[in-house]
Amino acid sequence: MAASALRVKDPRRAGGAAQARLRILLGHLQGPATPAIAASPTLAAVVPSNFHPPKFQYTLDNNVLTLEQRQFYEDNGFLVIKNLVSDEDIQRFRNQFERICRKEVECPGIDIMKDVTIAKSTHSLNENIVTKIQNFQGDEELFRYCTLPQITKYVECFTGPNIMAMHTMLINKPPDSGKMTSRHPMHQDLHYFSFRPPNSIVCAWTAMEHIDRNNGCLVVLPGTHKGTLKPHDYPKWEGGVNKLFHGIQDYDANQPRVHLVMEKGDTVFFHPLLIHGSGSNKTKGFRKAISCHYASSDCFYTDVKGTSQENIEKEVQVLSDRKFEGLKIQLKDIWMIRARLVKGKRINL
Ligand SMILES: CCCCCCCCCC(=O)SCCNC(=O)CCNC(=O)[C@H](O)C(C)(C)COP(=O)(O)OP(=O)(O)OC[C@H]1O[C@@H](n2cnc3c(N)ncnc32)[C@H](O)[C@@H]1OP(=O)(O)O
Ligand SMILES: Nc1ncnc2c1ncn2[C@@H]1O[C@H](COP(=O)(O)OP(=O)(O)OP(=O)(O)O)[C@@H](O)[C@H]1O
Ligand SMILES: O=C(O)CCC(=O)C(=O)O
Ligand SMILES: [Fe+2]
Ligand SMILES: [Mg+2]
Repeated sequence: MAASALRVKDPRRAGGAAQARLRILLGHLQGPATPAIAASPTLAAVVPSNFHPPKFQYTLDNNVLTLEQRQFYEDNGFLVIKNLVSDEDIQRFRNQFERICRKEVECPGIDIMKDVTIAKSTHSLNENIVTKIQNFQGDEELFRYCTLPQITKYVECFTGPNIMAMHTMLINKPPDSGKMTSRHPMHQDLHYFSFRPPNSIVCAWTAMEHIDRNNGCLVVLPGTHKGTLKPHDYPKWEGGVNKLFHGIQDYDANQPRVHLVMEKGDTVFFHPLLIHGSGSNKTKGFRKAISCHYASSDCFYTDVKGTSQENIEKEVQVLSDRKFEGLKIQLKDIWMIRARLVKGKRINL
């Protein structure tokens, strides 16, 4: 099975007697090896001379990240690269977003969301009504973002050479109406995904303007990528919550948080288990960011039946029922339809 094949790649997680010995040998990753073990001829015999214990779990060997950057991602689950996308490119994405909102261009497969507080009003669509667009893989102008070489260069450090764009968004966080619905609750993106393993998935999120706590920056809980996927559901917010904006239920407000203040063009890469959210927009402007979730094409699809992700699958099924007229499709089918190759070979996804 693909899952177990992937697991044994990391000897620290593998079972069996030989693997247990390997695990002892790798013990120096957690602390210094005892001289007795290091000198053992028996143990030396089971370890091939070309075997190098993996120092890193969340990043791949490459010449792109500095050691410090690599260690930062390993420890924290995110990495900000300053000034990665040019003003010219950001202006092009902004222009195309406006054309899509005004329905001046067709964009097959796109989902357009209005804020929950105005969802039932009958404004004609424009860029001051739309809170985000999702799944723009079919739009060549916006999809350019996913293929920018300076972005994929970093993505490759997490996914390897075969890169799929799985999920695309342009978020247009509106000025808060006073009901605090412009917040995005604390969540892990993996909750929405029915493909694995998590370490081969990464999000690139680029600020399209200066973003700080006033207009609702990203808030991350450093190191939470080392944990597991937590159950998610709608937060009990008085002013309402946007469709599909699930949050972690047992969120501890006392955990250390980092507010990511970013300039236009700065890009954060983050792990799909990293707990993050974004604050309300207290300004009069629409706060814009563009993002893509990438995965290695040798990831595999999973069935979410019997897991904490059943609730998101059910909701997505209701939405897709409306769209695809009663066709009962699974979460993994949705992702398969959306996935688009960026670089290398399409393998499993
Ligand atoms: C979300 C966090 C992202 C994290 C990373 C991974 C995310 C992956 C999540 C997914 O991709 S799930 C997969 C499927 N869905 C999407 O990708 C897009 C989600 N958004 C949508 O599908 C639409 O924007 C939505 C269904 C919410 C609205 O669709 P329409 O443009 O057809 O809206 P319409 O105006 O016809 O309204 C339909 C109903 O939705 C309601 N509605 C619209 N916007 C809403 C909103 N923002 N919040 C709550 N309800 C909303 C609206 O009131 C109305 O309710 P009723 O049926 O009771 O009349
Ligand atoms: N008590 C809480 N319980 C659950 N989630 C919270 C709580 N407080 C904040 N959050 C979440 O933390 C993230 C950022 O919130 P934050 O408080 O930083 O933003 P804000 O309230 O808009 O701004 P500020 O705190 O600067 O007024 C959001 O995802 C928000 O939903
Ligand atoms: O507010 C944002 O820009 C990020 C929202 C987010 O984390 C998401 O949509 O998954
Ligand atoms: Fe997210
Ligand atoms: Mg707050």
